[in-house]
Order: sequence, then C-alpha cells, then structure tokens
Amino acid sequence: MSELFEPDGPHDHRIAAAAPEGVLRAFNHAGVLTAADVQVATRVTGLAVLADGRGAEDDLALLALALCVRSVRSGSVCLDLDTVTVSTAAPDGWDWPDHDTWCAAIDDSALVATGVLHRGGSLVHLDRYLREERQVADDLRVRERQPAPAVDLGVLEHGVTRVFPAPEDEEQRTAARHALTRRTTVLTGGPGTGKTTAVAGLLALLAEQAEHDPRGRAPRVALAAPTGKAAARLTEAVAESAQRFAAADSERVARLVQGAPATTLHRLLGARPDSSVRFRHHRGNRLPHDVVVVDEASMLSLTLTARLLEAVRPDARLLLVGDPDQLASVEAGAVLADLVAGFGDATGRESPVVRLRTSHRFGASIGALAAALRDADVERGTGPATGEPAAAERVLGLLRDVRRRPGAPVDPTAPVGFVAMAEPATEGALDEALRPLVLPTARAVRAAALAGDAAAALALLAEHRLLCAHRSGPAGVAAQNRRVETWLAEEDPGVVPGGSYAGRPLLVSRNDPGLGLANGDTGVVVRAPDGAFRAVFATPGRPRELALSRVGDVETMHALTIHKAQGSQAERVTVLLPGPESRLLTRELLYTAVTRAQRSVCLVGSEEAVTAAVGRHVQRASGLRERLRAAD
Ligand SMILES: Nc1ncnc2c1ncn2[C@@H]1O[C@H](COP(=O)(O)OP(=O)(O)OP(=O)(O)O)[C@@H](O)[C@H]1O
Repeated sequence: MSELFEPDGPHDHRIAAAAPEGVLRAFNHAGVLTAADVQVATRVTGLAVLADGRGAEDDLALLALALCVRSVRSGSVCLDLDTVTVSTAAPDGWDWPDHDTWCAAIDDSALVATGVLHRGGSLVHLDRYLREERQVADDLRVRERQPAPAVDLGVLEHGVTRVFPAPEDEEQRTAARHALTRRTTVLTGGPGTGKTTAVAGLLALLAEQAEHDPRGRAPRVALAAPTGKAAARLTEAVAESAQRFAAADSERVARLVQGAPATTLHRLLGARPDSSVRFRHHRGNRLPHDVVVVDEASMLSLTLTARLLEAVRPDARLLLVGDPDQLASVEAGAVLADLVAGFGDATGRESPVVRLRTSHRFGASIGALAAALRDADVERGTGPATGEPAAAERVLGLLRDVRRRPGAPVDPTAPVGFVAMAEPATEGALDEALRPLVLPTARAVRAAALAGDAAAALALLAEHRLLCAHRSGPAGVAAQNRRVETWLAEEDPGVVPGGSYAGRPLLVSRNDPGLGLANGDTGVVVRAPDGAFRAVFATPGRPRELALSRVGDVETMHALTIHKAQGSQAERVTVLLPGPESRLLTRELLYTAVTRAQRSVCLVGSEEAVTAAVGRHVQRASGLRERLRAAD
C-alpha cells in the first residue's frame, strides 16, 4: 500500500536533505515520496541524461520515475498514473499534471529513451518489472501450448470418484480432473474450502496413474511455499488431509510426500549466496520435478513467480494453491490475484483457475462475514477507494446482530461477536472489552506452564489469538502484550511484565535452521520439573524443547499482528481494530484476520473502523492482468 507519512520535522530521516528545489523536494516534504525514492530517482535520472546526451530531464518524467520507485516499494509492480492522482493529494502549490501532458513528458524523456521507464496506457513500469511481467505471461502461454499430459481417463474417472465420492465433493472432483489433465492449475479458495485435501487427492491420483503405466515411475513431486513456516506446515497438512481417503490412497500420498518433504521456494529453486533474485535452477537448468505444488501462493511476488516459471519444466505440472483475497506478498506484485482477475473463473475452458467455494470448516456465520468482506463490491484502485455504502452496511448488518457493549458479558464460543467501541477508545474501555476475551486463555496457559505440562500449555495457546493491525500505538501488539502481562501480574507476582515467566507465549521472529525453528513458530515458556524455565515450540511433528538461553529471536505473543498471523489459524480469534484513520486498515486485512478463526471470531472496535476497512480496498497496480487477458 502506498503510505503517506507525516514528517516529524526537518531532520526526519525520510526527508531528503540534499534534494534540490523542485518537484521531488515538494513531494518529499508533503510525505508522498521518501528520501530513498528521491535519491534513487535523482541518481538514475542523472545517468539516463548522461547516456542520452541531454542537458536535463523534464520534471514530470522525474516525478514519474520517483513515483514508480515508491509504487514498487509499497507492493505495486508499476505506477498507475490515473489512480495515483486520485488516491494521493498533490503538495500545496502543485497540481497533478493532466493525463496527456504527463504521458507526453514521459514518452519524450531520456528515461524512456534509455529504457529505464516504459509507458503503456496509464501504467509506467521500471524496466526490470516490465521484463518480469512479460516473462510470466509468456511462460504461462508456453505452458498452455504444451500438449496435454498423457492420462488414462478411465483410471482417472474411477480414481476421482473413489477419492472424492460424496455429492458435496464435486468441487474437489473438478479440481482434481483439471490438475491431472492440464499443465498449469491455479487452485483458489478461502480457508477450509478443501484446497489441501484437493492437493492430497491429486497426489494419490497421480501415483495411481503411474501404477497403470507399464513404463511409469512414481512422479517426482516438489511441495513448496513462499515462507519457511508455510512450508513446514504443508507436508503435515497434506498427509493429514489424506487420512480422509481409503488406506490405499492415503498410503500413495504418504509415499510421495515422504520422499519430498515441503521446502521453501527459495530452497527449491536453489538459493545462491551471491544473489537474492537469481537461483541455481533457471531456464538453462530446470527443476527435475514432474509436479510442482506451491501453497500459500497469495504470498508470491512477481519476481519469485518469474524465477519459478523459468525453472519449472514446461511439460511438468504446476499447481499454484492459495486464497487471492488474503494479504499479498511483502514484495512487489500480487500474482495470485492477477492470475484470477486476468484469466477469470474456470468456466472458460482455457482458464487454469479452479475455485473451491464451499467451506468445510467455518460455522455459518464466520463464513457469512468472510463472504461479505470478500465480495464487498467496492471501486477498485491502487489507493484507498471509497466503498459502496451498501458493502459496509452488509458487513455491519451481520455485526449489529451480535453487537455487545464493552463490559457486557461476551459469549466466547459464539461464532461471531462484535464489541462495539466508541471512537477513540479509552484505555478503560479497551481493558473492559478485552479482559473477558483474552485473560482466561492467558491464565490457563500460565497454569499449565507452571504445572510443567507443555502439551497442555501449547494446546491452550493454539486455542486463542488476539490480532492487531499495528505493532505500536494504543491498539497495537506492544500495548496489548503489556496489558495482558499487567493483568496476569496483578493476580500473580510471579509474572514480570516484559520479562520471561512460565506461561509467556512466544513467537519466533526469524528462521533458525540450527534450532529447527521457523519464523512464525509459536511456543510457550514452561517450568520444567527441576524448576528451570524452558521454551517449548509447536513445531511440525513434535514439540521442540529448548533451554531459554538458546532461544534468540522471539517476541511475546499475547497479541500478534494480522500480517504475522497470515497462514496460521486458531480456534478462537479476537481482532482489535485500530481507529478508522489507520492506513493499514483495509478489507484484505480484516478478511485475513476474520478467516484465521476456526470456531469463533470477535471484533473489538468502532463501527467507523469497520466501515473504513470495508471501504479501503487496496489493489496493487500491475499490468499482468491485462497481459493475461490479452493472451486469450
Ligand atoms: N470434501 C470434503 N468434505 C468434508 N470435509 C472436507 C472436505 N474436504 C476437506 N474437508 C475437511 O475440511 C477441513 C479443511 O480442509 P483443507 O485443510 O483441505 O482446506 P484448505 O482450503 O487447505 O484450508 P486452509 O488453507 O485454510 O488450511 C479439513 O478438516 C478437511 O478434512
């Protein structure tokens, strides 16, 4: 998201002290461009002007370049001239140029002449991202043109109805047929719609195909995900999902997965110490696998997708699995959402997109709330857009039915709850609202940890999550950690706020392969029988126990950010909304938060905050959608 900042003063590090008078300086001081945007744009323009033999660059081209750098920094792949002028106020004394004037200035610039910038319609790309976008679209087209994989359709039909026999399994049958008979499948669906189970079914069916082929060998399968945490979950999740199948099929899945535990995409592609964007596997040294499955594909950046597509053999099956409505990658690009928008839904024969719609996990009302958020029909743009009031009203309508005042008794088991706060919420009101939702679990975790029962403490910890949009501020993670620790300490002097104590929930903040911990792993401090404190983590397979002194990069996790919670779930979730002015508060953020809940979710915040979230839909600027549409 393109965030504005408010300069703290002339010495704010985001202010470019050396920027010459002119357009960049004005946009920097207005908080639109950071010092880094200005410096990159100034330096690159200097080189382009030299190479092109001109005296100077036009201000409007310079501004476009700096805004391109800003766009990429904030997750877009390019600058959209039309939306930036609508979503961002120009500094005092400056007006946004009109579209045609700006386009003409860019087209005549040294930046375009030297290939730094490329303009197509209202989109302006930096060279690298244009090349990657083209490459992704071209590689997908090459894959489409490959002959269909050889499949015994009789065996397939028999297998599909065996693996997914129930009438309500129809979506998964369609997904499995698609993935078996095509080179590329983009499998999308909200949480609990059976994506992992569909992947497990696909693996069983592929193994069966190989058994019926006299020359066949078991397919070489790669399971991967963008993050270590998601990869660690994947192997287990696939094997667990296969438990639904008959023994022969779950054994087929177990055999394939055993030989190929899931890994991060970086590791699969062959990370190189000398580069973060180049890998050992590429067009000249393809991956050997026959099937490549990438889970949590909403976190794929454009660059990583480009590297993946050039490394996968064109005749291998590629399956991208994820929920395009969730928060996108930290880096530039929202490839999964672009694939869905660009190809459209699976009704068109040529679309690789297959969508699972039926949730097998949510109670009806969490599903209804998630659907109202996902389908809120708002105007789309790269910046915050004002949603139709009807969309917010639909969401608020659902919430008003379950609304409570702070302090009123909350049923923590109700599928959806809403503790309606006044704006701005006072500390007292926040205390009153959060205490009944959060404290019982924190207390129970502490009791189990004091008793040395690590398994019980971890199970209780997984029962509830308090999610915040921000790390800091009154509705942020740090303040909630302090709040819960203060409550615990009031009841029990053994709890030292800010220190380590039995029952302190932990969140790993960095991958540590040496300790067997992945960024995002959760754990708890437990008192061992000898009285020493140990950290126990809920790592895949079995819990990992470590001396406290060995554990470095961990944070206290009475609360965590919604970004960090992405990819994980808890039985009960409490979402503390920031004020409506928060720029992080978007529909994607609220959808991601709500869909972390397996059994019940309670929102704590104002109606204004809910309305602001629903109305703020951030779509990242990208040309990929149009490129894919054009490739039809
Ligand atoms: N066809 C089905 N009928 C009934 N239950 C199902 C079906 N498919 C999956 N499930 C169950 O629904 C739950 C969610 O399935 P699964 O984990 O495959 O979904 P998912 O989309 O991968 O979820 P997430 O991405 O949120 O982890 C699991 O408990 C699974 O056993």
